[in-house]
Amino acid sequence: MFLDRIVNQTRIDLAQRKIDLPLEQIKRQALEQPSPRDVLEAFDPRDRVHLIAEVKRASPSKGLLAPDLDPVATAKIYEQSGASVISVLTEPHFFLGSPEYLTAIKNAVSVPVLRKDFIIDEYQVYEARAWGADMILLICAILDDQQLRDLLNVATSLRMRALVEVHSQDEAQRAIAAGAVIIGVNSRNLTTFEMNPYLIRDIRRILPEDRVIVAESGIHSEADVRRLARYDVQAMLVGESLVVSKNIPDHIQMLLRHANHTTQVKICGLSEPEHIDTAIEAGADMLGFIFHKPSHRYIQPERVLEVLAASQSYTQPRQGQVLPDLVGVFVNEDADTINAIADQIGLHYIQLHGDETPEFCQQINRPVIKALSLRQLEDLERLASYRDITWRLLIDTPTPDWGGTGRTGDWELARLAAQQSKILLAGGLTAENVATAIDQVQPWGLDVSSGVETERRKDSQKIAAFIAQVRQSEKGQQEAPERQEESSLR
Ligand SMILES: O=C(O)c1ccccc1NCC(=O)[C@H](O)[C@H](O)COP(=O)(O)O
Repeated sequence: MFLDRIVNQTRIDLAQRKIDLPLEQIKRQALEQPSPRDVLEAFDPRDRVHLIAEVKRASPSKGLLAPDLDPVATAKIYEQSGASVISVLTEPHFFLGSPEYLTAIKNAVSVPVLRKDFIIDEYQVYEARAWGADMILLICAILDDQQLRDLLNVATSLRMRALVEVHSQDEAQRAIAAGAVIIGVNSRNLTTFEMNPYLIRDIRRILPEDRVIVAESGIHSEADVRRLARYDVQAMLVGESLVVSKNIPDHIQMLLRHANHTTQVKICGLSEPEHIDTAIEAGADMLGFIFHKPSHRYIQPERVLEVLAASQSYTQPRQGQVLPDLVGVFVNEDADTINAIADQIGLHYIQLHGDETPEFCQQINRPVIKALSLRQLEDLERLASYRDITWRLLIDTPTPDWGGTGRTGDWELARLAAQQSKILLAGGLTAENVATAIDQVQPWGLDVSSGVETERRKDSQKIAAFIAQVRQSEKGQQEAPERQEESSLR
């Protein structure tokens, strides 16, 4: 097994290094170093996705990636292109890394530097500091609770930070209990090398809000990073797709732009496999199902499972295709029913579209999207009571029918709401008006139902046209950087 092999090799190498340079000497060297760079500052502001760019020549899962890579030149390009932290492999056998790379890179850049290795002994933490590292990697899978705590303590005593890496909810609980401040969720299983791009979604909701969350591995495309914006991570750790890129600055700009300046799209009121296929192919980020019985879009929970199973794009996604998240929409339903349906279908988010109070939202065991409508300026104050306890706010047109009416609301009030919170804009959106809506409101996301229907039935052409128009408008927005800065919440 790979992990056992690498840990065994690490022990052998370590025993030799301890003979060559005893612990007391490496400790002294560590303590002689100038103070480490501030890693937490590098992840500020928290509502942006920052980049940890990795220097690696090879990996056990992919073999030789970039044998001729110049570590220092590459790290400088990373920094100049917007990376907030540089990760440097120091493991020599499986990743072709080296301590010399770390020290040389530390001297060449001004951002913090992470020692990426298989750390199992305090000696390696002192070593990391002696070589210039500001941060170390601690992998839960190779450490027991006591080791994790001890190594975190050594790092803290040296004023270094640790990226504590987890691969499961269980490990995430262990990292939290050990007091990890920066938690990395690695999509790559270190035993089988299998990728689970959805791991971050499943683990994110049990991680406390005050931690810095890093998504690790398998981050290549626009769609990959648009998902990260949905899971509220503070950083992405990217190696392979950078070192193999023909144009690293362009690739970094693409990753940062799509992680921080895209508009999420929710297609709501779905009930047929063909429309789910179209929404997925067109790049929808969320699929909505209406569980409000009076609505003509009502769908029984069991039927949702059937239509998803009948959707080819959902059950057999193309290589590299990212599946949207599932949202259940409820109106004044009781919490037990909502939680039971969420578990039955595997919903990722719950949208509450009625008069639900902030206290009620807290009874839901999924992240909540609370729909609110704005009639006048004073209504903006109501948003504050929901903001901290819900995942997102959805601003919809005020109507007696709750939602899905095809009527547009007051976009000026929505614009003010978008300046305070990450909002989804809903109500009367169509392929024709959505560019103006994005431009005027600058919402975090969009929710559409009637505008992608013909005669009260979803229309594949309209779904595709809507999403294409959103992506087109985004390009215009991204090319006007001064607008991006105005809307830092997106
Ligand atoms: O769509 C419905 O029938 C519905 C019924 C009751 C509560 C909410 C409902 N829809 C919620 C949505 O998320 C809609 O997508 C949103 O209101 C926008 O609708 P539309 O104006 O039709 O685009």
